[in-house]
Amino acid sequence: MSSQDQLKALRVRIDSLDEKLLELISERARCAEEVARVKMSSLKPGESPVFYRPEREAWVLKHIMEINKGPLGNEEVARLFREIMSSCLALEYPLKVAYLGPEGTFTQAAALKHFGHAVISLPMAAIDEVFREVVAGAVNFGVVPVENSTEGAVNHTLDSFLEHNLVICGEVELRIHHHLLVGENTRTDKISRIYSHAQSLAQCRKWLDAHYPSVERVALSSNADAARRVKSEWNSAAIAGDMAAQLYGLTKLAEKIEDRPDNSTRFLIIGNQEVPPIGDDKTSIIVSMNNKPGALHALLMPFYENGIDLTRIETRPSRCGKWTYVFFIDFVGHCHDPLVKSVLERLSQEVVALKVLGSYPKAVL
Ligand SMILES: C=C(O[C@@H]1C=C(C(=O)O)C=C[C@H]1O)C(=O)O
Repeated sequence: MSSQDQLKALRVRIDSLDEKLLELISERARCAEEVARVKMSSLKPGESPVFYRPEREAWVLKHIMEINKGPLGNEEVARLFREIMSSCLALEYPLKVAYLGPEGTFTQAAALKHFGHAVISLPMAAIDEVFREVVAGAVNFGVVPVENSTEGAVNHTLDSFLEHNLVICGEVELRIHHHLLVGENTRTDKISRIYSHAQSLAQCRKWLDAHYPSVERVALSSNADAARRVKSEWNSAAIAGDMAAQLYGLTKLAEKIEDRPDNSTRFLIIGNQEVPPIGDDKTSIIVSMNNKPGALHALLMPFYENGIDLTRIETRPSRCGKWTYVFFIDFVGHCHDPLVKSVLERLSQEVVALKVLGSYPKAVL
């Protein structure tokens, strides 16, 4: 058989597989519609339906990755199923998700990575606004950055948890690649200003010192904002990611200029709904305590004694009294696990206040 004939035969096979795939996806979507009907019909008076189930979605993705035999990689198949689920859920109920904007930020990329592209995503001007939109019920969930592997904590997010009573329903991790971007009005040998978010400037500090040591660095509220600005301005450049570059049609002068190749940011999904365990969960708590000798030791001891893996501990001013602090602690396990329950009970006897911010599935993608 000639290679032309081989190609023709293979394409006929692909067409027929696509038709079967479409049938299966449609059947799955009809199932999701049926799930919505069952959820609605089993409501008790005054109860509102819970359409989005993060623990179920995390389980579906993990399961797909476990049974995947290739040739597509686990991340790739999970991404495809992420989008199928996103579309199925949108049939049940289109989710509204607020994120730290403007359009083109890494937080938007994180929101779409977590929820898929079938949600209604709404940009907010500040982290606090994301929290307030969720509290007000104007959106179902919010997405905010919480820590970067190079630059550390995003303090605005931690402080917002002290002010608002919201639940952490999930986490997303995103590899952060920064590029040096210019618009068509900029002569590349005449760059006099580089705009970006302060965190992004810091993540590219060494590269900037080596390549643009004497160019002014200007911190703006987001790197998407920086990209928007250089689109029309003369002789300025922005540091931003792929989404912002595409959105504003900018040219990449230099790619992947972050100082650390593993530069990643972790984002949190905030909402009002507690998430049941899937067996691979994390919990976030806030603890405040009196400053006395051995206080931190007493705080950490129960985790150590019960073999609970602390993934993060962060200190912030408590905002009620000078030199008093609160600790943000993340650890592996769910607050319904008996072991975690007993540790939290013991901790509550040692500390002034303890608040569970939420237990949620570990990031799958
Ligand atoms: C179908 C359901 O509703 C939603 C859609 C899901 C899906 O498409 O698999 C999974 C969980 C929910 O977010 C369900 O609860 O099972």
